[in-house]
Amino acid sequence: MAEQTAYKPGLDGVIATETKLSYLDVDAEEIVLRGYELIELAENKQYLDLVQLLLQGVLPDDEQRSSLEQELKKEYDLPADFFSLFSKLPKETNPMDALRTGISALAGYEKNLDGRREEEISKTALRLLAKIPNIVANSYHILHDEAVVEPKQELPYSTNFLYMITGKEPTQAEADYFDQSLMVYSEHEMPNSTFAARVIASTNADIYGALTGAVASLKGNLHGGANEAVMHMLLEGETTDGFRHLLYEKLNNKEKVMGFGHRVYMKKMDPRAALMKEALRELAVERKREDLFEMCEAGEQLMKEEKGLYPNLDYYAAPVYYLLGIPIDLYTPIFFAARTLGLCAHVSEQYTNNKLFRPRVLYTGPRGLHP
Ligand SMILES: CC(=O)SCCNC(=O)CCNC(=O)[C@H](O)C(C)(C)COP(=O)(O)OP(=O)(O)OC[C@H]1O[C@@H](n2cnc3c(N)ncnc32)[C@H](O)[C@@H]1OP(=O)(O)O
Ligand SMILES: O=C([O-])CC(=O)C(=O)O
Repeated sequence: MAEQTAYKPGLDGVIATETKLSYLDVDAEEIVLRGYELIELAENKQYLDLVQLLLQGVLPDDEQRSSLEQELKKEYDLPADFFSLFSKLPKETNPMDALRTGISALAGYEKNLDGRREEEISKTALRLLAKIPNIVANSYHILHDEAVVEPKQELPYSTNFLYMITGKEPTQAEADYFDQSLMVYSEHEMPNSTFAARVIASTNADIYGALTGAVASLKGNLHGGANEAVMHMLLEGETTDGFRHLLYEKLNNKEKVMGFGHRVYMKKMDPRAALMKEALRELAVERKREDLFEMCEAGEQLMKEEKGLYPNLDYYAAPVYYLLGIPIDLYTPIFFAARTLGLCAHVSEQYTNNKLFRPRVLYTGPRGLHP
């Protein structure tokens, strides 16, 4: 009889791979990124610092960060006529589906699609990190019959991303909140989308295919899609009382409440959610939307008392994006744009130390039938 290992539904707790990139240390309440703690990085660094950290293994100095930014800026533009792809899609196309299509189509323009070495993947990763924000923002504009917002070379990377989304140059404070959100979304060990990307890369398939699969994974509301669902729920609740009523209704109907719970943290608050909660507290005061902050806090309290469940990052990132004036349909694509970094680093690591993913099953069907 073949050797049997314990079956864990959803691979809960199963170690899928070795990695030097990141680790969720639940007991120490730390998200470790190449030896640094993500929340400390997000409080003190910029998204571009994390780009160099994850792709090259070290934090950049000012000069290195600025040369990395120049590299990215050279790659902002999409191939000629690329946007016509989005104008051919039905207007109802979900922005995550448009993004999935866009990344898949970009593969045809990649000069080094067969490159698998770390230096080669790093270069491709920069091209993806430069172009994906442009695809996210402008596929949305095209699907909404709005004018394309071309990237502005003179703006910093994250500021330009937010500018392309809203069409307005953000204030420094707005750009900082957005940059911080990109950092906390950038990498998170082995979520479903990262696993999907690594599984695809493990066949020696190219990085565009791996990322296309990861977009499909991230769209689901048990994963990245939850941030949009949270915002719809908050808007449906309207007031603190209305929101509490809505949550009780969902719990009574045995529905899952989006933005709560996590496979790894589950009985603890996601440290990234705590950071976004502070961002929301400040932004709510600035925008005179303390009511929104109170609503979120009331929801957090109710879920803790009723279910012993805590917010994950999506719960507090959603209202932050709302107050930054970002269309709700773009919350998950923005999550993906930020996560492009972690995904590229994981795909590169997979190529460097590859073993094809091919698990076994616990067969529960019949035997011995004959046609
Ligand atoms: C950035 C991110 O991607 S974070 C994840 C974002 N996703 C969400 O916010 C969606 C809502 N949350 C969930 O569905 C879950 O917490 C998950 C999928 C994230 C993780 O859950 P899993 O580890 O698969 O556990 P599972 O879904 O089986 O939940 C375990 C128990 O907690 C309950 N539970 C977990 N999350 C929730 C929730 N958000 N609302 C209500 N009940 C919940 C389940 O109903 C289940 O109860 P039961 O044992 O009585 O059936
Ligand atoms: O880790 C997970 O399973 C989901 C998550 O929080 C993320 O991808 O950021």
